[in-house]
Order: sequence, then C-alpha cells, then structure tokens
Amino acid sequence: MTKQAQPWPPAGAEPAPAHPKAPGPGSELGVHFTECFGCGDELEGGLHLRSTVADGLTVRSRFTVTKNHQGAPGLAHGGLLACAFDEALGTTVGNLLRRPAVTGRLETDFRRPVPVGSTLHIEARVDGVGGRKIYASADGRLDAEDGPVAVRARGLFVMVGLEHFTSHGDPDAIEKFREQGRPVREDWDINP
Ligand SMILES: CCCCCCCCCCCCCCCC(=O)SCCNC(=O)CCNC(=O)[C@H](O)C(C)(C)COP(=O)(O)OP(=O)(O)OC[C@H]1O[C@@H](n2cnc3c(N)ncnc32)[C@H](O)[C@@H]1OP(=O)(O)O
Repeated sequence: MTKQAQPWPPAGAEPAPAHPKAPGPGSELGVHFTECFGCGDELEGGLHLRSTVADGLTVRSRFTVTKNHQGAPGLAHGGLLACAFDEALGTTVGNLLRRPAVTGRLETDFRRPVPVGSTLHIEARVDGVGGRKIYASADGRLDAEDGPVAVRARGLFVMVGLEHFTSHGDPDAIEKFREQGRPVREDWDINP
C-alpha cells in the first residue's frame, strides 16, 4: 500500500495570529496545574516539562527522560513521548491563542530511540485554524535545540467552552486549579 502525504495544515485552514494578550518571546510559561502529568511539579514521576515562548507562534519545551519514563530498558516509552508532545502542543495552543482547547487527534513519528538521561528539546508551532479546529506540529530533538530529530508530532486541537472541564472534570481538582490562581475565566476567549 502506498503512503499518501496529506497536506498540513489541511486546505481551508487559515494562519492563526497570536492572541493580543499572549505571552511574548522569552516568557517562561510555568506550570498550568501542579497535578498535570506533563508539567506539574507535584508528581515525582511526571515529565516536568518546561516551556518558553520563542517567537511568533512557536514555543520551545524540554524535559529530561528518567527511569520513570522507560519502556524498553534504558529507553523512553513511546507513549510517554507522545504525552510530552501532547503537553508541548497543548501549551503552545493554549498560551498563544488563549482559547481553551483539547486534543482531538495526535500523530507521532518516532525516528530515533530516546535514552534515559537524555533531554528532549521540543519546538512546537501553531500551523493554522479552521473553525474550532487548531492545527499544531512539533519536532523533538535529542540533547540540544539543533540536535538530531528523534520524534515529530502533529496535533488537531478542538476549541471547547469551559463547561468541557467543569462538567467532565473532578470538582475537587478544578477547585484546586482555581486556588492555584490559574486563569479559569479571565483572559480566556471562551465560547468559540
Ligand atoms: C478550566 C480551564 C483550563 C485551561 C487550561 C489551559 C492550559 C493550557 C495548557 C494545556 C496543556 C494540556 C495538554 C494536554 C491536552 C490534552 O491532553 S486534552 C485531553 C485529551 N483530549 C480529550 O480528552 C478530548 C476528548 N474528546 C472530546 O471531548 C470531543 O471529541 C471533542 C474533541 C471536544 C470534539 O467534540 P465536539 O465538541 O462534539 O466537536 P465535534 O463536532 O465532534 O468536532 C469538532 C470538529 O473537529 C473535528 N474532529 C474532532 N475530533 C477529530 C479527530 N479525532 N480527527 C479529526 N477531526 C476531528 C470534527 O470532525 C469537527 O470538524 P468540523 O465538522 O467542524 O469540520
């Protein structure tokens, strides 16, 4: 069977300018929720991914692979790497467009093994928007921002209203999220 390349972003998607209140180049994005497996600092085995706005619609993230992230002995588990890209892409979309959105589809290409002890540098960008759909992609490089590409990913995010979180999420966790002073309503463009 021949593999046919699909255009990315798909026809009809339009460029997505950063939100006027989006953090500027050089901004550290911090932890969006302390219990998040991707970026939270309360989970010892989490990824502890850290992100910085680069320029335009690009965010650079990095995380160091530990023994907690293994699949094969000494190598990162592919699902964990997909998680890192979900977080990096979600952070890019959420912070730069400032619209609540969730991952609808995530594709990953694993090009090289990622050993325990290595740091993955992920550069993610928003590629376009079509209606409620946001297209984003990322490259993950080994041990340096210009290191060899180990993983590539593309994500389709779908804009949602805040009720997506309040009606499906755990009320105690949402309350904790509010107490941590994270933006729940303010500064977000809701109701796409
Ligand atoms: C309280 C505030 C918090 C803010 C905090 C911000 C923090 C900022 C950092 C975040 C960092 C986190 C990073 C982790 C991000 C996650 O991991 S999110 C968790 C994983 N994702 C989920 O749980 C989503 C589960 N899925 C769903 O809830 C629903 O299926 C969705 C995605 C909301 C879509 O449902 P829907 O609203 O009914 O919309 P639907 O009409 O089905 O789809 C809308 C469009 O998207 C298309 N679509 C949907 N799914 C797909 C798909 N899989 N493939 C292709 N097309 C699709 C549809 O075809 C449709 O296209 P059009 O017809 O408009 O052309």
